[in-house]
Amino acid sequence: MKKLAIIGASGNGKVVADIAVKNGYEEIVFLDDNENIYCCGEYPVVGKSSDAEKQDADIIVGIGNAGIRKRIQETIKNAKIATLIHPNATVADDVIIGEGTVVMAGVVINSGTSIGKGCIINTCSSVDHDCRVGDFVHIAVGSHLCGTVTAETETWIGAGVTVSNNVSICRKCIIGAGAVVIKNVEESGTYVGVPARKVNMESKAVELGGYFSTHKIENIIQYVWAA
Ligand SMILES: CC(=O)SCCNC(=O)CCNC(=O)[C@H](O)C(C)(C)COP(=O)(O)OP(=O)(O)OC[C@H]1O[C@@H](n2cnc3c(N)ncnc32)[C@H](O)[C@@H]1OP(=O)(O)O
Repeated sequence: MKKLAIIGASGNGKVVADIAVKNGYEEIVFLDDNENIYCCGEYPVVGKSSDAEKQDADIIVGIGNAGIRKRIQETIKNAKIATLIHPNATVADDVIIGEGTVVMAGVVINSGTSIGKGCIINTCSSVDHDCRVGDFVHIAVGSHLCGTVTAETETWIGAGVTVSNNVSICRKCIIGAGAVVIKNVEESGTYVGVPARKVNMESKAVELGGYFSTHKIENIIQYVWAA
């Protein structure tokens, strides 16, 4: 029986479970470090993230936060890590997709593109020709990367973002929902608006993929990305 253990009993994990079923997984369990969570949707939580290697199952990290996803995925042997592509995603034949990446429903990934490991290519986003998406990047719902875009490791492209063709975004950036990125982003940080500009969110609360809240965004980014 094809079994998958998903780390992270969350909304994102629930979506990952649905895609796993559509990829032929017959048994699904969750692992989560919060002892008060017993199930995710219809599936049981059977242990903690540290129990991953003990599972007689393929494993995928379904946690939205890039830093945590990276830290956990890197403790797991590559041979056990699943890669999931929703059957209603359109992916060109020559696209390279790294282990632990999830491609969700309605996504289009065009020819010549490479997607790193541990990425989330979220619902109805598109990554056009010759793009390079680094490891642990999240392309959120409804975002569009035009041709020959680079998004470096651990960057989070928010919902409904457009990145113009030939633009590069450096590592560990947050591009706020609805932004339009028209020139290279060469310094890590938070960028919002049309056109996207760097903003200082230091005194503001932020939710990174819905998992963290703090009044010091830079502190939590450093904590998560250093972890
Ligand atoms: C399936 C899924 O759900 S996938 C998840 C998809 N989720 C997303 O894409 C969410 C993306 N997150 C955002 O865009 C957030 O607003 C962030 C990360 C850019 C900033 O979050 P916070 O630090 O909490 O910012 P906060 O809400 O305090 O706003 C700070 C200021 O920036 C402005 N601001 C925040 N986000 C944006 C944005 N996307 N575009 C323009 N301005 C923005 C606010 O209006 C506010 O301005 P003010 O100080 O003049 O009042």
